[in-house]
Amino acid sequence: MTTKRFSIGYALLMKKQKSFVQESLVNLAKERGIDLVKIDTNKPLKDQGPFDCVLHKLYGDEWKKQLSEYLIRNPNAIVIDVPDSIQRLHNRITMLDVVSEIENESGTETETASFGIPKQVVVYEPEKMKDVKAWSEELELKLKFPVIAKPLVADGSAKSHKMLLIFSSEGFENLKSPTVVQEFVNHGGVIFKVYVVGKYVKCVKRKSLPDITEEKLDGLQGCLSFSQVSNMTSYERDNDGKYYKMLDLEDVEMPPISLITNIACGLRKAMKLHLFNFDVIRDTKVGDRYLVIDINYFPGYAKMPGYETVVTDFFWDILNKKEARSFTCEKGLMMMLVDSNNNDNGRCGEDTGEVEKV
Ligand SMILES: Nc1ncnc2c1ncn2[C@@H]1O[C@H](COP(=O)(O)OP(=O)(O)OP(=O)(O)O)[C@@H](O)[C@H]1O
Ligand SMILES: O=P(O)(O)O[C@H]1[C@H](OP(=O)(O)O)[C@@H](OP(=O)(O)O)[C@@H](O)[C@@H](O)[C@@H]1OP(=O)(O)O
Ligand SMILES: [Mg+2]
Ligand SMILES: [Mg+2]
Repeated sequence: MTTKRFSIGYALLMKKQKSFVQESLVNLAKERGIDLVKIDTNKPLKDQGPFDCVLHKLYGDEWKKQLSEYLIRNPNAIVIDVPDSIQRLHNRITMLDVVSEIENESGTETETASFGIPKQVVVYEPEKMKDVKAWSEELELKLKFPVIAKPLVADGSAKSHKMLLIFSSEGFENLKSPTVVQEFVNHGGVIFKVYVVGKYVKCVKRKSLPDITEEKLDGLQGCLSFSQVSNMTSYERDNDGKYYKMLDLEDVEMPPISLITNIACGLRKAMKLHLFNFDVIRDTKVGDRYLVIDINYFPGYAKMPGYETVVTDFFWDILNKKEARSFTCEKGLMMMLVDSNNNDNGRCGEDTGEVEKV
């Protein structure tokens, strides 16, 4: 008797393809009866395959049209995930609105910890930018310095990751519109990155921007630009890396598992997405209050130790219809917490195998 083989077509930018579609993943999937096949984006999708499933991180109307056409011709195929669901993550306001939506649902918060998002305002109108003084005064009424200015659009371009840390109103002069201006929350220099792969949730620690005390702020003026700090770039260089060398992630306490699991499950259901991660910080002033600051579609999973197994299990569940495509929140969201300072040698600290009731 021959067992059925499945085929997953993937459409990814070269950078993503290199990091995600590693030989180890291709081989493991093959052993489980799943063939990973590259989609040629220079040819129409409808002429390729047939695929049982399409995995992608490409945007634009043309691609969206190709996916819908493919689904019409292949009604049993599965697209992970649908462009309309991914879309809300391309705007830093709609992205975090979903957190507020699930925050209001009963049962998402735990007895000891709460979650939310930082205070933020969006500046849409470029003409307002001309009168820096007027609107910076308006912003100052709503937010306290320091603040972070983030491009409203989060479409994966290098530009969309360029941030400004603003210490005083002079710093607003460097803003480009449209921008989200968000309060900087002191969080002990550590962010928690929570990777979601279907029902699977994994939380890791990463280094972040250092706290800015009131005294430090007094001596700071204007702004500082930075980009993708958790992957450590210019900020580390500008600061001689000393701060980060001193910070030992091992000593940092993880957030409560149940809170992280509840947020992950709530987001998964509300956004109707299978593949994403979100960044969480712990407000040092409050202690047990956690703030979601960023949600990313199809992030760098290869940085998770053992990602091949997690991803292959997910594919298998999807193809064998074990994964709830309807997003009814099942029991049994598996949680694995990892303590990892370094992505190269990050090990699973603790596979709790815990079955959380969600
Ligand atoms: N409100 C905030 N308070 C304190 N630090 C923040 C805040 N927002 C962002 N940061 C810091 O800035 C970094 C970049 O912000 P953010 O995650 O929103 O950008 P991004 O470019 O979308 O990141 P990614 O590479 O994860 O997609 C965060 O990892 C964190 O270190
Ligand atoms: O490339 P990396 O492995 O760093 O993955 C990053 C990923 O880039 P890629 O999709 O080009 O791979 C980013 O996607 P875009 O917002 O730019 O679309 C975003 O999801 C980051 O959060 C990921 O970093 P992580 O959150 O996992 O640390
Ligand atoms: Mg981020
Ligand atoms: Mg992001």
